[in-house]
Amino acid sequence: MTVSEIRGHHPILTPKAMGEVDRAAIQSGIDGYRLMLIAGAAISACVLEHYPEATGAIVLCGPGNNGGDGYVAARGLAEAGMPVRLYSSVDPERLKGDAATARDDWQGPIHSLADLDWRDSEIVIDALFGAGLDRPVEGAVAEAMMTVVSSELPVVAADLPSGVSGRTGEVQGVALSAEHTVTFATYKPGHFLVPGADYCGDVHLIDIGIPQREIDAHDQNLWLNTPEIWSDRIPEPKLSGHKYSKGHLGVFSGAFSHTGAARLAAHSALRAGAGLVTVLAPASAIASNAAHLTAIMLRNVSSDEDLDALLQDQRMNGFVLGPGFGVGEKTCGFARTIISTDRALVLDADGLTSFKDNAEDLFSAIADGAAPVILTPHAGEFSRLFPDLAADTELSKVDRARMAADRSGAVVLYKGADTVIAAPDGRAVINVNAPPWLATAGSGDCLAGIIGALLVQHVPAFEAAAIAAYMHGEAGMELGEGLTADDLADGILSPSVLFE
Ligand SMILES: NC(=O)C1=CN([C@@H]2O[C@H](COP(=O)(O)OP(=O)(O)OC[C@H]3O[C@@H](n4cnc5c(N)ncnc54)[C@H](OP(=O)(O)O)[C@@H]3O)[C@@H](O)[C@H]2O)[C@H](O)CC1
Ligand SMILES: [K+]
Repeated sequence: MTVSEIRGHHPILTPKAMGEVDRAAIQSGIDGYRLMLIAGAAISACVLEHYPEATGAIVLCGPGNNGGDGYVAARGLAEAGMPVRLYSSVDPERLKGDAATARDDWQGPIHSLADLDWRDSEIVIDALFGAGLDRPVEGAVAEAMMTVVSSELPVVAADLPSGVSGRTGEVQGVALSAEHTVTFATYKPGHFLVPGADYCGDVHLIDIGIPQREIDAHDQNLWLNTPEIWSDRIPEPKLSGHKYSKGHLGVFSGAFSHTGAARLAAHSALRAGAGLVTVLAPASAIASNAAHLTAIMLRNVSSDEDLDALLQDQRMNGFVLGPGFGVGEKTCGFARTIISTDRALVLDADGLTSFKDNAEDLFSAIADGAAPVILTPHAGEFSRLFPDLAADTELSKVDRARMAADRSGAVVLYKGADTVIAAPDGRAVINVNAPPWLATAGSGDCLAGIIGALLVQHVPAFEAAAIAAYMHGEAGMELGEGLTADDLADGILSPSVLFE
């Protein structure tokens, strides 16, 4: 199963938290070696299922329990009749606990990794490092891993591809690139955060018998962005509903030659179920917008006074500000005014960059108001608003998004192939259904519009961002490679249709 097909409620635990869960499970009476036997059996089963024709395997075992999984997997493959050659990166006598037991139960020879010979093998089982990786891989082990990389043999990884940090998804020195990764009990951030996600191939989550209560007790408020997280917040169409009950979104347009982004957002918002959408354009952009809009309304908002007048109409209950709007003090002023009136605001693109030198102003406006605010930065915009968080190499993308949400008081949707959405209260999700071809000009404008549409339908900010990211990804998958943002805006399905 590819990650985009994952359903269900999935907590994501850091390797450290997973270790605590393991220890708690074992303390509660569960046999640790039994967990390892199930883990190892799942790895050998994965190999046999996906490479049934393979005539020989090499198994690379490291110094810890990840290596222990490798010994068990080697035994499973040998018992299934596959010739196996096993290599250890350390003196096998150094193994302890369950890993030592697994080593003792392996009947075949143990070769030194320094003698690695991959000829006449067709598959590599990577059990060098998993959750315990805590520093860059160097020296002889790194060299052996480079040999495996250059062999181009398919790799099945135990828990994580060796060299990929389970906490951050960063490569520590060098990493193996797996076609399949078999992981246990819960997913780890490194399975979904780039670049780690690209090294994992298909990720298979295996229940090895750790009680759910232990996983729940260590829940870190981080989940995979699946419909199960927010399905009860999807706006339901009501028979008695009218267009205003589905909200009225205002989308600010840039000047004469910068109007397309706002229309993409507006169009997406209407598709995503907003009752009414109005493009709010400066005088210079009225004609160019009017030439392209039909179901979407248009209003001249050029000045602060125009905005004040507009805000008298309480029915316009949410705004998208930023796409194509231009960077500058006018943008900051509009954002502050909207936030002070407690209307929902999606601050995107130029709306974010405008606060580059006065991010604290934005954060204090948000703190002073009650407006639901969603910031939607890509990496460049993120580093303009939160330069210290962006520069801190110890932090994962999840950490950064969470700290940004805490600091700003806004829900932060930190874009990328691994979009992370974080709320000021600490909740976070990683979105995984976005295909690579969704990274196309105007795609972010569409996403901003979808979020706006959900906000004006009174979906709470965190769920609005999470649902929107998911809808955006689904539309991208549905439309396929080569889509343009125009196709995307046309292809958005309202959530009640998408999730019926
Ligand atoms: N999730 C579960 O329920 C189960 C998981 N299992 C498997 O166990 C591993 C985690 O095992 P652990 O022993 O904690 O860690 P590793 O095997 O990943 O690492 C072992 C040691 O390797 C050393 N290390 C770390 N980084 C490097 C490096 N860059 N170069 C060389 N050595 C490194 C470090 O030891 P030191 O003493 O040298 O610091 C690590 O402690 C998990 O991933 C699963 O595969 C269980 O089998 C079943 C239950
Ligand atoms: K591994």
